[in-house]
Amino acid sequence: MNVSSRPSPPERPESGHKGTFGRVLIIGGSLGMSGSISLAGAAALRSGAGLVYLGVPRSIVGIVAAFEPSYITVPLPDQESGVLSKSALPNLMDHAEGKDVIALGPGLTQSSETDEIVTAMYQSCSQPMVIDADGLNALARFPEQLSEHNGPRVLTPHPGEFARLTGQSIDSIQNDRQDVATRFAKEHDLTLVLKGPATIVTDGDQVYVNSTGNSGMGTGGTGDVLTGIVSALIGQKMPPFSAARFGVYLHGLAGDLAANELTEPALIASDLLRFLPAAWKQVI
Ligand SMILES: NC(=O)C1=CN([C@@H]2O[C@H](COP(=O)(O)OP(=O)(O)OC[C@H]3O[C@@H](n4cnc5c(N)ncnc54)[C@H](O)[C@@H]3O)[C@@H](O)[C@H]2O)[C@@H](O)CC1
Ligand SMILES: Nc1ncnc2c1ncn2[C@@H]1O[C@H](COP(=O)(O)OP(=O)(O)O)[C@@H](O)[C@H]1O
Ligand SMILES: [Mg+2]
Repeated sequence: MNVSSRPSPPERPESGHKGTFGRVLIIGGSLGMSGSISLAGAAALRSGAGLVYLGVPRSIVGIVAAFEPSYITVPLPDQESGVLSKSALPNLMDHAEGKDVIALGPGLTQSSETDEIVTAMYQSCSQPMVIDADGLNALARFPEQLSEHNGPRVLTPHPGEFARLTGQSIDSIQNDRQDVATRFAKEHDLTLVLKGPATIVTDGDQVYVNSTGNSGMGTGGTGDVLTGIVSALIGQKMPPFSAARFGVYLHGLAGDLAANELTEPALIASDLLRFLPAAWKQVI
């Protein structure tokens, strides 16, 4: 079923507080990729989250914390390379308790140890999870486990990541985006956000094709911003499909407002954070 109406924002009760607007845990980052998780965290804060916790390798916690004082940072054991160590897993499972949503993947990097973390959390966490970037790359190595999850899952691949997940070529995906996306979501019982111009959001039954966004957004870090937005919306109790749909709309709208002011070539990912408030103003 194609859904074409303009997506709606989450409710924001007057009596709400930081404990009710969602505890969001985002896990990722590595030495050299502290920006991705910092962008995701700031986007979650600018999308209404009550509390944003960033689980990052200990070696980058200072850099990430300095990006935005409103984060709660969770330093985790890392490998010598500055990539999360598998010994972080018990700690992560403890931190996941009591969170309303968990996002996993921006800047995580690919290693056998992060694969273990991703697959274990994907399979066992009962909370909704948003999986992006290297979280997707880890899942792509164990495609037979994609349906083995214990809670709602939103996957946000760009066509390159979706090619790894499905084993198909980027061209064959791009030629048949809507059908491939819908079949994948249905088969694995999850919400899929297939990014790019005219991002597709589907839960296997409903399909939404996004109308906002522009090629100025083809710049590193804009997808990390989307991860933060969608996570914050799920934390505010939106069902996964509605959160993903409204999130991609809002993200593209922030991109359009930014490009209008700054031009498409000059747009960078952190501009989306600055234009999110103006995008919110248009939808609430
Ligand atoms: N500041 C930072 O710390 C940043 C870190 N990043 C991290 O860098 C890691 C690698 O992610 P990347 O996405 O760069 O690398 P990938 O190798 O996953 O993806 C890049 C490739 O995917 C394909 N692709 C992407 N979008 C496409 C589209 N719309 N149409 C057709 N093909 C498309 C292209 O072949 C492209 O070269 C991730 O952990 C990510 O989170 C990036 O998010 C960029 C910013
Ligand atoms: N030409 C375009 N038109 C509209 N949106 C785009 C375009 N190019 C990229 N985007 C959007 O920018 C984001 C890029 O995400 P991603 O590739 O994961 O970036 P990164 O990993 O660098 O953060 C996606 O939301 C995608 O839909
Ligand atoms: Mg990305």
